[in-house]
Amino acid sequence: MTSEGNTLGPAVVEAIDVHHHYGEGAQRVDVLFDINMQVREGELVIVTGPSGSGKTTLLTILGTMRRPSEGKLRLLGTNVSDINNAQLDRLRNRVRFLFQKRNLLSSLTALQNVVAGVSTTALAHPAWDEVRARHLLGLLGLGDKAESWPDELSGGQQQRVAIARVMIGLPDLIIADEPTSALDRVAGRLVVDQLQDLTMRAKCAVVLSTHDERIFDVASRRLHIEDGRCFEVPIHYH
Ligand SMILES: Nc1ncnc2c1ncn2[C@@H]1O[C@H](COP(=O)(O)OP(=O)(O)OP(=O)(O)O)[C@@H](O)[C@H]1O
Repeated sequence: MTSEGNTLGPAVVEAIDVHHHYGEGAQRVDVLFDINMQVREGELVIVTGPSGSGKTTLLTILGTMRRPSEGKLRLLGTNVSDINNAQLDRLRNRVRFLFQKRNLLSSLTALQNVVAGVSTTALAHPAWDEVRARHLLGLLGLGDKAESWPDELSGGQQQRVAIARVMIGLPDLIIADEPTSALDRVAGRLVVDQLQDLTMRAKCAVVLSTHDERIFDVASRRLHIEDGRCFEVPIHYH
C-alpha cells in the first residue's frame, strides 16, 4: 500500500501475505486472503467493509490478539512469529485496544481505570501516574468525574475515560474496533477527534474499524475489505 506525503514515520505494523480461516474441514471458513498492508507512525487508518467481512479479524491480527493462519505480522519492526512469549508480551505492551463498549472495569473509578492503563513495563510512580490521569481526564472534559464509577457515566463519557486510559500508556499502536458505534454523533465525534489528535501529537498509529461514514474525514487512509480482500479507497470528505 502507498502512504501519502513524506512526513510519516516508519511502519508500526505490517501484514505480509496474511490469510486467515476459522475452523477446519467442513467447518472451515476462509475470512481473509492475501492481505498486504502497513500502517505508519502518525497515520490513522480506517477499515471499512460489510458486516462479517473480516474487519474485527484483521484488527485482532494486527493487535497480536490472534495469529494469522498464514503469512507474517511485523510489529514495530519485529516479525511476531520469530519471538518467544515473553518478547511478545513486551511488544503487546506497546499496543492498546478500544472497543465499542465495556472498555472500563466496573469496580474501579474513572481515575483508577485510567491509572490501570499505565504501561506495565514503566517504573511505578503511583502519585505521578495519578497526576497524569487527572490531567488527561481534564483534557477530555472529565475533570469533575475522576471519582465517578463507570455506571454513573454516559456511554460517551465512558469512552472518553477509555481514551484517557489508552493515552496514559503512550502506545505505539491503537486498535479501535467500532469505537463510536454505541455513541451519538457528538460523543462519537469527540472520540475520533481525540484519536486523530493522538496520532498527530504522540506520533502513534491508529487502526479503526467503522461503518460510520461521518467519521471518515479523520482518516489518513481508508482500507476496505470485501470478499476477504483488502484494498485502499479514496476518502470522500463531506
Ligand atoms: N471465532 C470465530 N469462529 C468462527 N468464525 C468466526 C469467528 N470469528 C469470526 N468468525 C466469522 O468470520 C467472519 C468475519 O468476522 P468478523 O467479526 O471479523 O467480521 P466484521 O467485518 O468485523 O463484522 P461486523 O462488522 O459485523 O463486526 C464472519 O463470517 C464471522 O462469522
